[in-house]
Amino acid sequence: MGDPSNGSALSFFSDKSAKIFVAGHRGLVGSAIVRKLHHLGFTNLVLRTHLELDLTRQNDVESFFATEKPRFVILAAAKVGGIHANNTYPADFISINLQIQTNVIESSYRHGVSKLLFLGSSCIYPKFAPQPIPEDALLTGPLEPTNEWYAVAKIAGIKMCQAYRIQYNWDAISGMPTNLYGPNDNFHPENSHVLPALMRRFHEAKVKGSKEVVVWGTGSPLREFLHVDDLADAVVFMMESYSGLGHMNVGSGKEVSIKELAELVKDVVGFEGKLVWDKSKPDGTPRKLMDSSKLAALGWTPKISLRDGLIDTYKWYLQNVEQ
Ligand SMILES: NC(=O)C1=CN([C@@H]2O[C@H](COP(=O)(O)OP(=O)(O)OC[C@H]3O[C@@H](n4cnc5c(N)ncnc54)[C@H](OP(=O)(O)O)[C@@H]3O)[C@@H](O)[C@H]2O)C=CC1
Ligand SMILES: C[C@H]1O[C@H](OP(=O)(O)OP(=O)(O)OC[C@H]2O[C@@H](n3cnc4c(=O)[nH]c(N)nc43)[C@H](O)[C@@H]2O)[C@@H](O)[C@@H](O)C1=O
Repeated sequence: MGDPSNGSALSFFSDKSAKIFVAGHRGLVGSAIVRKLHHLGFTNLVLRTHLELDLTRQNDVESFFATEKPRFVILAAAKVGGIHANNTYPADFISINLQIQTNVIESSYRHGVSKLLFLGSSCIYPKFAPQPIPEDALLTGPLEPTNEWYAVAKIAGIKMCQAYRIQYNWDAISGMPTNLYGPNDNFHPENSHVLPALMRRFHEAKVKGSKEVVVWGTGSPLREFLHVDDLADAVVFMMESYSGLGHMNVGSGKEVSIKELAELVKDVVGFEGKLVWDKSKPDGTPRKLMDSSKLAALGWTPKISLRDGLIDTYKWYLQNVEQ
């Protein structure tokens, strides 16, 4: 059983050879966390691809933890996608996420992990939450229908971490990132999030010499974007400096409309045609700017501007994705 007393007292940074399991290390978030940990000098990361260890399989997860016995766990494995994927595959989003997080949290506790960080998402909040959204807006109103299945799973993850802290005094914390982007994002034309979807579409249109690019919805929704390297910085900051019951918002504090975002991506990519809005596609939540003042009060702030982050991501796209 996990020793409930050794979690919050232990410094994450004090032993760079401590064994850390980063679940989902090939994804957008997991790969940024691995880069950050390597940069900080951590030497003992345990990593498994989806094929090597399917986290929805309870027995396999149990055996993995029994054998590896990591000291820290960062849970960045999940079924993830943009508005279309969430809306089209609700069963996958609720069931895969509930299974992954339940298996990893339970096995981490049972096999003596000192501290676990669970990652949720800003979609856990009610569709019409007050803006900027404070952590205590959770469960105060109905969710946005396009991603309620994913949101319910993520809310269950927060509650599971809280329940284990209350019942066992075990150090499980939760971070709620805003919309993320950066290297290793998913650039799928339909199933990805808006930023990589538009980067790819503008790039392909530029290469083909197309006159216009279709963008979904009305362009009026507001979103807050954070570069994934800033998120990775926040994750290691929380591993070291936060051990509390409440989940923690992680945002940039800056919002843009989808129209402004589209113009910015268009500019960075260098597409010179026009935008056509497909209003048959859903807008989703009208606005979701998070209040990240709790994390700021502990001493963490983001560093990468949206324009710089887009330039960096487009360079990565050209080197790694473009055929
Ligand atoms: N992207 C975003 O804008 C945001 C993401 N988040 C959260 O951050 C976390 C990571 O998201 P992100 O990096 O974007 O997602 P990605 O889709 O980029 O990566 C997900 C990772 O999870 C792994 N994975 C998925 N299913 C399984 C499984 N059954 N068993 C083992 N591994 C699995 C994948 O492994 P493999 O590569 O081997 O297939 C992949 O490495 C999630 O919890 C998400 O909710 C929160 C807010 C915004
Ligand atoms: C992080 C968060 O991400 C998801 O929520 P979302 O913020 O609505 O995500 P999105 O990036 O897919 O869309 C943002 C906005 O952008 C518009 N939009 C325009 N054109 C494209 C486009 O081409 N693709 C996409 N995906 N959206 C487009 C789109 O219509 C919407 O108005 C959650 O399901 C859930 O995964 C979650 O937690």
